[in-house]
Amino acid sequence: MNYSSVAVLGAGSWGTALSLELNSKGHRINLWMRRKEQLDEIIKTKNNEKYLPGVDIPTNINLTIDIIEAVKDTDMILLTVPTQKVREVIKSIKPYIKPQQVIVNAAKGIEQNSHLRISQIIEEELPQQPYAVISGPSHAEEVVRNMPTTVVIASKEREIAEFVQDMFISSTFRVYTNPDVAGVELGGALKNVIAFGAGIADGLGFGDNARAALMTRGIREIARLGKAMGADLATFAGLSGIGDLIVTCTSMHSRNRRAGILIGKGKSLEETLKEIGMVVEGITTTKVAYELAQEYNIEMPITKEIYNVLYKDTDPRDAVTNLMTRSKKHEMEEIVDDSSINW
Ligand SMILES: NC(=O)C1=CN([C@@H]2O[C@H](COP(=O)(O)OP(=O)(O)OC[C@H]3O[C@@H](n4cnc5c(N)ncnc54)[C@H](OP(=O)(O)O)[C@@H]3O)[C@@H](O)[C@H]2O)C=CC1
Ligand SMILES: O=C(CO)COP(=O)(O)O
Repeated sequence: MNYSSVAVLGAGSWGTALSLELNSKGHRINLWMRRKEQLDEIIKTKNNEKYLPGVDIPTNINLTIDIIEAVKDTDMILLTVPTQKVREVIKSIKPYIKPQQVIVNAAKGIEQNSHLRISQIIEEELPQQPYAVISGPSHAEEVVRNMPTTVVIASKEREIAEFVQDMFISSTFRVYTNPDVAGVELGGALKNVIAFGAGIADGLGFGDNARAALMTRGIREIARLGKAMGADLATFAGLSGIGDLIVTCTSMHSRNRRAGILIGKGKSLEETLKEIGMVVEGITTTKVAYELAQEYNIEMPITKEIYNVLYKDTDPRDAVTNLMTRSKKHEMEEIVDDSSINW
């Protein structure tokens, strides 16, 4: 195995967990954070108390607040800042990036105003730069405790995907590859909307039936939009699709689900965000997904109701009633609408 050097940009829970994962494989890690107080605290306590408490940060991970120093001469740049901050971070390092440095995105979202996926932001800012995305069911809290985890790396170029696969793969962190960048990025972003909804249902006191319904009908609307946006349908049955949807809708580690639970219990969005204290991507992605559904003329009833709760003050109970009392449907509308099928 060749050891490489990696700049991890963002020392939240995911950036910290992936730094530890790569460090355990012998790669040299520069972990960048923007705040000096956070740097001082980690140096002093050997812990990232705010984002990943109770986990020792190995002293051979190089911690820095100098982003240019962090990315200089590295083989791979791993983006672990929230989606809406990716462009600003990329702009700040753009003049210092060399053509061979591989950008790997680990954030799960879509840019708010442009509606661009992260690969498309990178393409705009750094055309021709080798790019991959890492996604799949993987909570930081379990990854750092070496609990078995599977993820997928998507890249247009097979050798880039395989390079990144080799960088990460270990006996507890199994990595697959996939050429469908759009499908992997969209699955990772859109599952957060449904997980937020599953949280709302839990917060309202509903049970496993409601959660299973949201997951099953949710993956269907994700796939419908994904297909219209050029993704491969099969990807939504994979780790970055149904796999990540399952983990996020069922885990108490999920920030999106936990935020939904608080909303379902009647807390305001402001109180909810304060209580979670970490990025809740699904809140922005709900708005983007709602707008994309209109743009592509795709029916996304669950997304629409979550949008109404978040942005139009709809009472979550009314949103549930709206979903349950829609006009009756076939389960597989696309199949039944096919006139070649006699049913
Ligand atoms: N946590 C997880 O288990 C997983 C998360 N992800 C994805 O990874 C991404 C990051 O999530 P996560 O680590 O959980 O988030 P956290 O809330 O734990 O951390 C966010 C990090 O981003 C930093 N940050 C925020 N704004 C800026 C900015 N303008 N410039 C630079 N840095 C900034 C924060 O720094 P500061 O403290 O200074 O604000 C913090 O270090 C999300 O897209 C999430 O969906 C994907 C898989 C698993
Ligand atoms: O994407 C994730 C797990 O795969 C993390 O989800 P949350 O942001 O909801 O915690």
